[in-house]
Amino acid sequence: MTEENRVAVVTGSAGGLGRAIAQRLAQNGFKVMLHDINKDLLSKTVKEFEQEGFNAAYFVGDVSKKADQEKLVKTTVEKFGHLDVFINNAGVEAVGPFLKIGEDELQKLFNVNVFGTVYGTQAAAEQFIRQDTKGKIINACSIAGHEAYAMLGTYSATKHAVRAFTQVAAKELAAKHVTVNAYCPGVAKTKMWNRIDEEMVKADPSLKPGEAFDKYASEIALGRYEKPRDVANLVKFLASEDSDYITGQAILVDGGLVYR
Ligand SMILES: NC(=O)c1ccc[n+]([C@@H]2O[C@H](COP(=O)([O-])OP(=O)(O)OC[C@H]3O[C@@H](n4cnc5c(N)ncnc54)[C@H](O)[C@@H]3O)[C@@H](O)[C@H]2O)c1
Ligand SMILES: CC(=O)[C@H](C)O
Repeated sequence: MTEENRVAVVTGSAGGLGRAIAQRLAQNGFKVMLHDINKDLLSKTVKEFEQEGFNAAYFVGDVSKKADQEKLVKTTVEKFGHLDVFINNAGVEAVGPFLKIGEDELQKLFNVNVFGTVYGTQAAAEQFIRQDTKGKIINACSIAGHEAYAMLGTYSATKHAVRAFTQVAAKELAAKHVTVNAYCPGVAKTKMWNRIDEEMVKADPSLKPGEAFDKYASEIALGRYEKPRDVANLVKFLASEDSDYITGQAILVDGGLVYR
């Protein structure tokens, strides 16, 4: 254990990559604030963390609401005394052709993926400034934040926006000793990809269930699809003091798919 007394928030950590990230940090000694909009899944995860002996608390919230993000940080500090790392992991996807992109899709994805990341970054940065301590903000980007993908237009645009806000926040918060970075996973087997595959198969009847995922994953140089632990390992590094001289970066962890 090397991170005793350090406190991290992971949004959208009831399942998927966020759960794996929170687990990896807790295994390393972090006190972890679990968070999600899905109350039922979150309470199940909290029980599992308690059974593993982790020092974890939880907060039910919606990242697209600025007030929820502020309350998340306040509750974390009330519970654990301070904040060291804030991970904007929560995100949603939509699948469909560019010509069919509608207002609801644009609103929903930008509200969660982009505005949620901005509100979380602001709430965390303001807390680090109040504490007068260094701090780390780590955002969920994607290969789709480096290259836009057909049928994932709105989603790709939101991840490009996350990369832009990561750079801007890094530039403006460096003087306060706050680093801001992003992790860019590739094709990881989570509920998100189950939904993407389902939608892609609906859009292309020549595909059988699972074949859209397999098609994306078949391009991976290392020859296997991503596991949540692969992402958690990078985020553990970005949450550690070993990454103190890195800021404004959107680091690809995709097994060899996009080369930037
Ligand atoms: N799975 C992949 O291959 C992949 C690849 C690149 C990037 N990502 C990104 O990683 C992050 C996690 O992805 P995942 O695969 O674990 O997805 P997931 O859908 O399995 O998990 C996302 C979690 O976020 C929660 N959430 C959704 N909207 C929320 C909101 N408004 N407020 C609070 N919580 C909310 C969900 O309830 C869910 O538990 C996302 O930002 C995603 O875009 C995933
Ligand atoms: C879901 C995601 O970000 C990539 C496209 O797999």
